[in-house]
Amino acid sequence: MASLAVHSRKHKVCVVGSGNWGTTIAKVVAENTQQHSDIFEAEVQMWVFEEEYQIPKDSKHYDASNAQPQKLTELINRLHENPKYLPDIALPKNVVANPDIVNAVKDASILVFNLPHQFIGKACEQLKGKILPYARGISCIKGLEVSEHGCELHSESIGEKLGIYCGALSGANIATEVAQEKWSETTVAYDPPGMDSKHPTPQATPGTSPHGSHVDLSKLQGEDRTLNGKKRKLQALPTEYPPLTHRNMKKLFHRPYFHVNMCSDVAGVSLGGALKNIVALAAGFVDGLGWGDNAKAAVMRVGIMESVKFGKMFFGGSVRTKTFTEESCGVADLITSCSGGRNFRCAKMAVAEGKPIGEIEKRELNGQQLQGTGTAYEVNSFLKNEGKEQEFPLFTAVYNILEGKNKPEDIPELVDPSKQEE
Ligand SMILES: NC(=O)C1=CN([C@@H]2O[C@H](COP(=O)(O)OP(=O)(O)OC[C@H]3O[C@@H](n4cnc5c(N)ncnc54)[C@H](O)[C@@H]3O)[C@@H](O)[C@H]2O)C=CC1
Ligand SMILES: O=C(CO)COP(=O)(O)O
Repeated sequence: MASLAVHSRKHKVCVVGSGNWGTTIAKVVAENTQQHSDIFEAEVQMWVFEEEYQIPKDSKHYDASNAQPQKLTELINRLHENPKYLPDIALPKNVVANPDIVNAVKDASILVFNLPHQFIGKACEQLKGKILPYARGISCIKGLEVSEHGCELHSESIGEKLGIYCGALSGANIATEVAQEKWSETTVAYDPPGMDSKHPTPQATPGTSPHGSHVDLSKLQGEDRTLNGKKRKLQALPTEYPPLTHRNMKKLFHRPYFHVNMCSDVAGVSLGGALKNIVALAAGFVDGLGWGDNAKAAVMRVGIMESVKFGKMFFGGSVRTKTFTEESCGVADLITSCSGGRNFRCAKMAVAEGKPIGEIEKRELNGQQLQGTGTAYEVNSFLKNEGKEQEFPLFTAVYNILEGKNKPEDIPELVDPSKQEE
């Protein structure tokens, strides 16, 4: 029997981050909070790392009132556009840019983390103890956190730092294309305690599940969750809120132009997005040499194999090969990223022009941040520590090329298995 429960509270959503992808996801989410007003409050807060921005003279927004640099948050809220990181895309009026991170997350029961991975640690420090203790998170960040404790997914490290459950969204999603409402697919992994993957019920109204059977609430509240061998307590979502089932989570992200597939493999979804950024650099290197599509395909083939191997070796049983091969967050993201992604484009220009990739990044991206270079260094430091560099020859080659120890021309030799055996 279907649940007829009426919930006295709605989910309030905050997007933590406002770059190219952060602003795009705020647009997607804000369209959905308006559409699904039975589940979500319409207003979507978007935390903006405040900066001054000068509207360019050739912009349609340029006039006497903005001839001087202005606060980016004020521009976003007045123009309903993010002129620096997502120009020429109209944002729904229910997206509210907020420079105060603590104020932005106030009363938010859903936190969507979407900022370059190098800034998430500081954001979590600012948020610790300031969020609803039962809030749920979704990380859209493509990167990994490597420290003396090892290699962690951002979904895990955010969850640990803030004491909440955090899932992941990742897919073949060049932000500007999604913002322009060109069709794409994505994968959302969400698997909090109490979730039954066949009948996703991460939270329930007292006594009964949406499927009519009895639910033991004590099992859902304060349940231990093991992540990378660690256990912690999680608070159940109060029953005043609509349950965050896969169906309701999908309603937050799915649009006619942005098709969501829900799954439970948080590690696989997070790793696909993080590691493909290293592979996209390699694809850019060989393309920059003018080697053509076959070389790029070879790099992608090796890259997906190393990504799956990395997942299986370091994240064990929780990673499913299928996630890499069948979901948008796997091979599909690799393909799109190695065709038109920023890591690919900047790496290609760096090789073609013989310049450091950091210089190209500054020149080309107007403040947007490459994730592949940082991830290549982080993954290498982790692999070195584990004594496993040789088992990941492409990841290692990318690091060595960035360090100037190898040249892009060396890639075929470096990834040739017969050379490895010699
Ligand atoms: N842009 C894209 O096409 C896609 C990006 N992603 C992933 O989404 C995540 C976020 O990327 P984008 O939104 O594209 O960011 P971005 O590359 O546009 O970076 C700019 C953002 O960084 C912020 N920022 C700069 N300095 C900061 C600081 N010190 N502290 C905090 N924030 C600071 C800026 O305010 C701005 O919001 C990344 O992990 C990326 O890999 C995922 C899918 C697509
Ligand atoms: O993740 C992306 C597409 O899915 C975008 O990749 P880049 O950060 O290389 O642009």
